[in-house]
Amino acid sequence: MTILEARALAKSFGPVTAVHEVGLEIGPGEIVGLLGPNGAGKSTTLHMLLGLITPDSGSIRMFDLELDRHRTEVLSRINFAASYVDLPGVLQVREVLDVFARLYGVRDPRSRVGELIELLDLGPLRRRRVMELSSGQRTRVQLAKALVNEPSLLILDEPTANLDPDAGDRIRNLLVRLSEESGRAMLITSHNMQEVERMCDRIHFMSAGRIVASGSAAELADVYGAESLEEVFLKVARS
Ligand SMILES: Nc1ncnc2c1ncn2[C@@H]1O[C@H](COP(=O)(O)OP(=O)(O)OP(=O)(O)O)[C@@H](O)[C@H]1O
Repeated sequence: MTILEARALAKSFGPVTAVHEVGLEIGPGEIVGLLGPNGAGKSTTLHMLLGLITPDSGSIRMFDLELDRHRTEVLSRINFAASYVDLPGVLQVREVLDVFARLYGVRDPRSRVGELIELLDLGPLRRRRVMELSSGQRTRVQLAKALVNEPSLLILDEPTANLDPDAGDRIRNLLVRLSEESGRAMLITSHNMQEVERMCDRIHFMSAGRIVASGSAAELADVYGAESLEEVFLKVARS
């Protein structure tokens, strides 16, 4: 079964073509990276896959179902984390996770919340209100929320952007472990090239709304005659 198959996605905002003819495929357990300079169209692509905005044209299938015809079923099997999505600030961490567990119809919300608190090292923060957390702490709550329904596809917009090097490393290891152990597929955007090299099986580079290069980190370095993904990025972005 293909987890995600998007074909010829396009989206414009007035005169701005944010995404043009973008196609993506993700299989079970794959971690795919979407890279590109600011304004390249990465978040717009993710938001179309999440059903938050409607593409002008193109098609999106997940789990062999068309998103626009099977929205509820598809969305119940995916989840999303991004630092720009607000969580209810007046609630405690454990309450936020409990609310989302119930929204997703998790069978035993209490034990799932306990698992997530342990998985994301949130024990000491569990009774703190979200509005009182640092941005890095909030990022870990976002990730816990994104795992609440044990999604088959996890969509992460810059998942470690606010984390210190130690917390970032722990989260990267956790995400790789989740994909290896449970076959969870992931689509991530990141401006951290080392992170992408470490985590992603395949990478798509976007520039001005289009995918301009695809492959593994090693394949892209080879094609562009570069020593690292960072060098590939600079070559692609400046070409
Ligand atoms: N709601 C919107 N209304 C108008 N223009 C938008 C809107 N959302 C995005 N855009 C434009 O679409 C283009 C792509 O933006 P997008 O947020 O997808 O880029 P991105 O690759 O995620 O960038 P970044 O790395 O800075 O997060 C940009 O030119 C942006 O200004």
